[in-house]
Amino acid sequence: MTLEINHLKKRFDEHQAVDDISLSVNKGDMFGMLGANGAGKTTTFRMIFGLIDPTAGSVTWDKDRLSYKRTHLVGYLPEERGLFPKLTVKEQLIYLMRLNNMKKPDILREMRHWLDRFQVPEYENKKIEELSKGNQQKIQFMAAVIHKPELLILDEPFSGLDPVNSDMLKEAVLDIQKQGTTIVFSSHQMRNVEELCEDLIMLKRGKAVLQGNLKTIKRSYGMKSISIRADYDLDFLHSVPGVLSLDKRKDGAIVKVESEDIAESIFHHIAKKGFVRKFEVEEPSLHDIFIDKAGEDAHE
Ligand SMILES: Nc1ncnc2c1ncn2[C@@H]1O[C@H](COP(=O)(O)OP(=O)(O)OP(=O)(O)O)[C@@H](O)[C@H]1O
Repeated sequence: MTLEINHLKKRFDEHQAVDDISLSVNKGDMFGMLGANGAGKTTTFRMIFGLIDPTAGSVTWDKDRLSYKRTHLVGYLPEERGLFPKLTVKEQLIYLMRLNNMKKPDILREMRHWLDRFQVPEYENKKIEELSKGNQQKIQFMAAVIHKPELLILDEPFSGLDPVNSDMLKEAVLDIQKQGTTIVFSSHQMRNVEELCEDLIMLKRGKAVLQGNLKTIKRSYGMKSISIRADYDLDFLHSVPGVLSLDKRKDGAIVKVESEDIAESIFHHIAKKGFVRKFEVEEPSLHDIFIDKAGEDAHE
C-alpha cells in the first residue's frame, strides 16, 4: 500500500497554491510536509483526503483514488479543528465514527482506551466547549485515529500543545506508526519533524524546494554549522568569504558556512589568533535548512 502523488496542481483563480508536486509514501512510513505559511500544505492534504479536486495530477492510496466510499481508510486531523462545542466528548466521537461505519461498542472501547492513554478518562461526558484548546485537540486527534485508518493525515498536530502534551501526542503517533499505519504530517516545529520523519518534502509557494530522506539531505547539504569556543573576539570571521552567519555566544560563536572547505579555512584563521577551546563542525539543523530553502517566506 502506497500513497502516490503525481504532478499534483491546484489553482485558485490566479493563485497557484500547489504547483506540480510528486511524492510517494510507503506503508508504515512517516512523512513530513514542511513549508512557511501559505506554502500549500493544507491544500495538498485536502486533495489527498478528497475534499477538493486537483486542477491537474493525481492522488492515489493503494492504487486507487480516495473517493467518498474509501474515506474511512483515512484519518484526517484538519488544520481548522472542527468539533461541535455543545456535544459531549462521547457524543462527538460517536457522531464522527458512525460516519466511518463503526459500531457503537467499538467506538466506546476505543474512546476509553484513548482517554485513559491521554490521562483524561473523566472527559467522556464533558462538553467540548468545557475543554481547553489543547484538550480539544486531543479529542480531535482521537477522531482521526479511533477507526484505525490505514493512512493518517495530521495537519499541524502539535500546534498549541504544551511540551508535556506534545510529547504524549508524539508517542501516540509513533505507536500508531509501529502498528503499520502510514502517516503524513505537517509541522512548523522543525524539532518534531527531525524526531519523527524519515522522509520529507519542503514546499515554497506550492513548489517542492527540497525532497527526500532527511539523513541524506542533512549529510549532503553543503552548509555546515561550526560551534567554536575561544577566548578572543570572533567578530573578524564576518569578513571571511563563505561565512553565512555568525551568532555570538557567551564564550564563542556558532558560525554557519557554505561548505566543509570554508570550515577548514575558518579553523586556520582562528588557530592563528590563539588557543581554540572547541571547534566542532556539525550538519545543519532542519531549522537552518528551512530558513535557507524556504527563504523569505519563513518567519520562524
Ligand atoms: N479556497 C481557497 N481559495 C483561494 N485561495 C486559497 C484557498 N485555499 C488556500 N488558498 C491559498 O493557497 C495558498 C496555500 O494555502 P495553504 O492553506 O495550503 O497553505 P499552508 O502551507 O497550509 O499554510 P499554513 O502553514 O499557513 O497553514 C495560500 O496562499 C492560500 O491563501
